[in-house]
Amino acid sequence: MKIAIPKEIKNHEYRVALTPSVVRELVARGHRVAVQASAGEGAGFPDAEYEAAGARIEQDLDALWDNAELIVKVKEPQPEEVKRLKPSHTLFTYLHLAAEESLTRGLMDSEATCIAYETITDDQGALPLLAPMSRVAGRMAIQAGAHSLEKAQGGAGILIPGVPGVAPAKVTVVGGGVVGENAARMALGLGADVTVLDKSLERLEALDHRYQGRLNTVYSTADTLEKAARESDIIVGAVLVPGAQAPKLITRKMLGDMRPGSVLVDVAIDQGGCFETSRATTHADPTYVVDDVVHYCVANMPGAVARTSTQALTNATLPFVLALADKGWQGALAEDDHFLAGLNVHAGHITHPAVAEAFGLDAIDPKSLMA
Ligand SMILES: NC(=O)C1=CN([C@@H]2O[C@H](COP(=O)(O)OP(=O)(O)OC[C@H]3O[C@@H](n4cnc5c(N)ncnc54)[C@H](O)[C@@H]3O)[C@@H](O)[C@H]2O)C=CC1
Ligand SMILES: CC(=O)C(=O)O
Ligand SMILES: [Mg+2]
Repeated sequence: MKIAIPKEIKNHEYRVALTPSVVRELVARGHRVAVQASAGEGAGFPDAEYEAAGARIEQDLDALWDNAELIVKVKEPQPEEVKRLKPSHTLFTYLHLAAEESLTRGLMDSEATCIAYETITDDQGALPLLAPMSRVAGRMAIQAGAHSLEKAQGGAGILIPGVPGVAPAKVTVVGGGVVGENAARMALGLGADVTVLDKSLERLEALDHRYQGRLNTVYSTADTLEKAARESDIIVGAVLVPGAQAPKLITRKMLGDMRPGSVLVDVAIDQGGCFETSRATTHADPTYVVDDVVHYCVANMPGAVARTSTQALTNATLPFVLALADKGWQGALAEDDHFLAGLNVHAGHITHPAVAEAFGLDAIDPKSLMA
């Protein structure tokens, strides 16, 4: 299989889709890997390491894309990348289509086969290729929140742990999955007063058991969300309905009840955001203020810690990349229903029901493509 690894072009995105170690595994199995010049530099992997692993370093972007059968990326394709896709391509990357109709339509028009990391499932009902980046983003959410609480950033001027004689900050995490648990763990480590809201009693029970009373677990309702808005210094948005747009849980009206200088960190922004006033920001300009509330809504948070994130991501993607390379998309997906759940677009059709629903379009059953 001819595999291409483009350099990521999203704002301040320094991750790369494959490390030299993964390239070595692919080359050992007879695959040909082309890596765009300097693609790994931001994550600390120079071209020479890819060459030593058996990759070809490609300077010419047209040649990189045109000659590829399988393209492995990190972030959703940007408009200039969408233009390069063609029906013979298999694209394997984060897509987050429910948040972006124009990208969805662009991928349909390209007629390429597009497999999303974030909708691949596992036997436990979890999302194994989203989880590594959710761990990173959850941990970063508290760093971002702590910084945003400083006066110079528009925050209320609160230090998360407080000091003896001064109470710590109240941190509320909405959604107690992978992002939520990692955010809660960091906030606890900093000495915050932490509450997790979720609609899943099973998740709340697991968190209660694991943290032995050190955090508060609260069932998520309009009432408990309103209370959280009134009382929190930081609210982290960490809900997910896989493949779908995030529900808007903190409304514009609730902002009026929040304390001036409090902070919303919307990690769920890559699925459209779970606060009504959220809009995607970049690492270059990560925050903005609405009604005296600081909003941090960066859609590629892990890109800022590219070395850690690239290693964590590729540890998880490796078996899937090997399967695609060895068997082709039809062979790999036909024998694994969890992998098949990653197929979002094929030959102009949407193949994921939640993505189709987000835009009122029809989905085809991906199983019908496996015959
Ligand atoms: N901004 C960024 O850079 C990154 C964003 N993410 C995003 O963070 C979000 C969360 O991801 P994970 O933690 O991995 O998902 P997850 O599936 O592990 O957890 C989501 C949690 O939300 C809960 N939930 C769903 N609907 C809810 C509702 N209406 N009220 C309360 N809780 C609700 C679920 O019960 C679940 O416990 C996703 O949108 C993901 O794409 C992940 C990594 C990086
Ligand atoms: C999950 C995601 O969007 C990211 O890691 O950037
Ligand atoms: Mg995104």
